[in-house]
Amino acid sequence: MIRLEHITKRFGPVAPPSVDDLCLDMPEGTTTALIGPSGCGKTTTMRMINRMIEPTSGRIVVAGEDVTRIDPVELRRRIGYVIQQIGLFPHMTIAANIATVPRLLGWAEARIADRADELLQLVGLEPAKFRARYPRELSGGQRQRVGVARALAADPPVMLMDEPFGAIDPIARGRLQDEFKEILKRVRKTVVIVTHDLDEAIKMGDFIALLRDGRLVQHDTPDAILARPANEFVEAFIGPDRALRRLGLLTLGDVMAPATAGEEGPRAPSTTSLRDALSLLLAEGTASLVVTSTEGRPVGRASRDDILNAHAGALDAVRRAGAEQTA
Ligand SMILES: Nc1ncnc2c1ncn2[C@@H]1O[C@H](COP(=O)(O)OP(=O)(O)OP(=O)(O)O)[C@@H](O)[C@H]1O
Repeated sequence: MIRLEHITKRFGPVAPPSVDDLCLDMPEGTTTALIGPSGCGKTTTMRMINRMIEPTSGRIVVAGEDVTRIDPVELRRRIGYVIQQIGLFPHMTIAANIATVPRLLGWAEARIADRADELLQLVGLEPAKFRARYPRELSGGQRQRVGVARALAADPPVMLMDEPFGAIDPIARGRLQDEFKEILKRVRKTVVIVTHDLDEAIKMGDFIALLRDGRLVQHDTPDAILARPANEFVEAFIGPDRALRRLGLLTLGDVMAPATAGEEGPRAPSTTSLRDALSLLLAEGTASLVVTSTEGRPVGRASRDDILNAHAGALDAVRRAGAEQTA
């Protein structure tokens, strides 16, 4: 668990606080997305967790320990860090890049090599093909995968990710987000992700912390933020298409009917969000989709009506929450 206790950061004696009396609990094994307008203090907040920035006042506790009591170098070995321009070492192979921290920790060479291969596999890069390559021989998306592998190398309990998918084109970004979510399910880390992309926060976050001018405006699950924005600022921030965004939280697996023999038509995996499924139906001009397992086996069928019914349900929930709020 990561706990921020009344954290304030001023960058100068007379500067206004960039982070202002922030209290935030991030439970173990969950992902929290820090979001808010440019300059609201997201990155500063994240960097105080691994002491790249020291708070002016307040306390940060990671796994029960006050971080100021831990040597910063030691602390950063326990906290994986992924940034947009991942800064792989250009003169080192992919395997050597991933091995940076294990090497610092003095692991045996055989163990380091095994770990690099295991992580390459985990992030979807064939070890035999990639371990001996150099960063310049990889695409942006592949480099980002290596960045994630490197951050996971010494199996740190905490991962900080600052706009990790920001530099990647939208299609590859969606895929990487999905894959990273799957990886997180398997490795169980406490993750803090900074993003300015609300859809990314909704998709990746178990919780969203929305900041404004260094202050916490709302801290809740994505669904609760969409259904019950705390005030007009949150409402404006999430925009008019709340119901459509809530649709992004449901997947084809949630609404599909069982498959019958000989299913035909466009296919989409059961993990596809209803929002993406709806746009696929519109693009294909068909009334239903064959839902498949991740291995591509047909497991069900979902019609436009199934999706629209779920959309009506989401709209209804948004309306009811709005009525409760004004009541
Ligand atoms: N080293 C610094 N010196 C002075 N001011 C700083 C420094 N770093 C950040 N700030 C200020 O602190 C505030 C918060 O910055 P921060 O980078 O945390 O915002 P952010 O929410 O991550 O923004 P963005 O989405 O644009 O990256 C901003 O007003 C910024 O100008």
